[in-house]
Parts: sequence; C-alpha cells; structure tokens
Amino acid sequence: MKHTEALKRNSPNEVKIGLISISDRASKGVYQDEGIPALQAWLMKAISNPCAFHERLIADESEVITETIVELVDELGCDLVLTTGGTGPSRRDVTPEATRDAGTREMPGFGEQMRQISLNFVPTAILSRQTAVLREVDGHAALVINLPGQPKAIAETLEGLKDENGKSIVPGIFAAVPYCIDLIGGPYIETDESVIKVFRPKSAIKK
Ligand SMILES: Nc1ncnc2c1ncn2[C@@H]1O[C@H](COP(=O)(O)OP(=O)(O)OP(=O)(O)O)[C@@H](O)[C@H]1O
Ligand SMILES: Nc1nc2c(c(=O)[nH]1)N[C@H]1C(S)=C(S)[C@@H](COP(=O)(O)O)O[C@H]1N2
Repeated sequence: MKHTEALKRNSPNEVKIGLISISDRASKGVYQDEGIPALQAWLMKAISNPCAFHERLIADESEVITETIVELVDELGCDLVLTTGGTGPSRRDVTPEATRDAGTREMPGFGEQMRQISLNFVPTAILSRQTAVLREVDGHAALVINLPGQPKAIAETLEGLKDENGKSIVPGIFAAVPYCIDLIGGPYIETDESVIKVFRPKSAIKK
C-alpha cells in the first residue's frame, strides 16, 4: 500500500468502489458514456452500506487499464473495482488481459457465471472473455470484475435473471461479491434483498 491514508474510511462499513468504463468512442466523446451511470445506479439501488465511488472513463488501451486498476486499489484503497467494456473478440478489446496484469490471483467463476446468465439474454454471450481477479497488496486487497460493455448487460449480469414475480431463476454474480469481500478483509456488505439476495455460509452471517 503506497499511502496508508487511502485505507481510511468515513465510516467502518463504508465500501470503496472503483468504476472503470472502457470505451474508445465514449472516452473520445463520440457518444455519451452510459457505463458509469449504469454501474453506479445499480450499486446504489443494491448496496445498503455507505459507498464511496471513484470513476474513470478510459480508452481500450491495455497499459492504461492496468494502471487505472492499480491506482484505484493501491492509491485509493478500493475494495471492489468494476470495469465495463472491452471483453469481446475485437482487436481493441483487451480488458481481460489488462485485468489479469493487475491481478495477483484469478477468480474465473465470475466470468463463467456471467456467461451463463447472459446466454439467457443473447446468444453472443459466449463472445465475452470477461474475468475477475484479486489484487492483493500490503495490508489491502480488492476484487476486480469485468462486465460487458452494453449498458443493459450491467444490471443483467449483476442481478441475474428473475421471473415475473421477481423470483431468482439464475443468480446474479453480485450474490457472491459480499462474501468474497469478507474473505479478503473488506467491509461487511449488506444489500436490498429485493434487488439481490446475498449468499454467505451461516457461520459468516453477522446478526
Ligand atoms: N461506455 C459506453 N456507453 C454507452 N454505450 C456503450 C459503452 N460501451 C459500449 N457501449 C455500447 O455497447 C456496444 C458493445 O460494447 P464494446 O465494449 O464491444 O464497444 P466497442 O464496439 O468495442 O466500441 P467502443 O470501445 O468505442 O465503445 C458498443 O458498440 C456500444 O453500442
Ligand atoms: N448480459 C449481456 N451480456 C452480453 C451482451 C449483452 O447484450 N448482454 N453482449 C455480448 C456481446 S454482443 C459481446 S461482443 C460480448 C463482449 O462485449 P464487450 O466487448 O462490450 O465487453 O459481451 C456479450 N455479453
């Protein structure tokens, strides 16, 4: 950890979240970025804890992506970093590789589950190479997850698939995020269960 100041929280249960929108065109102003607003709107609806957001809109440049993840985790102390965009097969889609470069260990289950969820929405879900990693530094660790670039894919993958009564059919990946953050030493995240029901083993649930 470069700056111990960065580990400070405004309250003990504050969650520090980095949001990175990776898009050549949105970063040049060709179109308005919808990635960061979609990420932030969903997280504010889902998470009950106080949250501090750090936002970055960048081009599909491998080194910039890696450096941005490192900055958000090491210098700003983020517990969770979500990226959107650049996971497909186009030449300029380099987000998964750049994420692995910033990671100390890969968490392949997140990518596997996102592709499962997304196949219920579009057959091209198999084109997404999205992954997740842990970045572990002295005294701090973060979970970094790649989401697809389509703004509507953000809520789809985080929240999963529900029936018309709101009952979960395919669990969204966010169900597993709070327990992962517990295990890497971050704050205890609680959610609005009507948006996403968190799963923790009984022994890990705080009463
Ligand atoms: N940040 C964004 N804001 C709004 N729409 C986006 C954004 N990123 C992607 N999209 C939409 O989702 C589609 C698929 O996203 P993808 O990450 O593959 O972008 P792309 O086609 O590589 O182009 P670019 O990097 O210039 O956004 C885009 O073509 C665009 O319609
Ligand atoms: N839930 C969901 N997942 C999705 C999509 C989508 O519309 N919804 N689009 C797919 C498509 S068309 C592609 S090419 C890949 C990669 O997208 P990206 O390059 O925007 O990350 O994500 C896939 N995953």
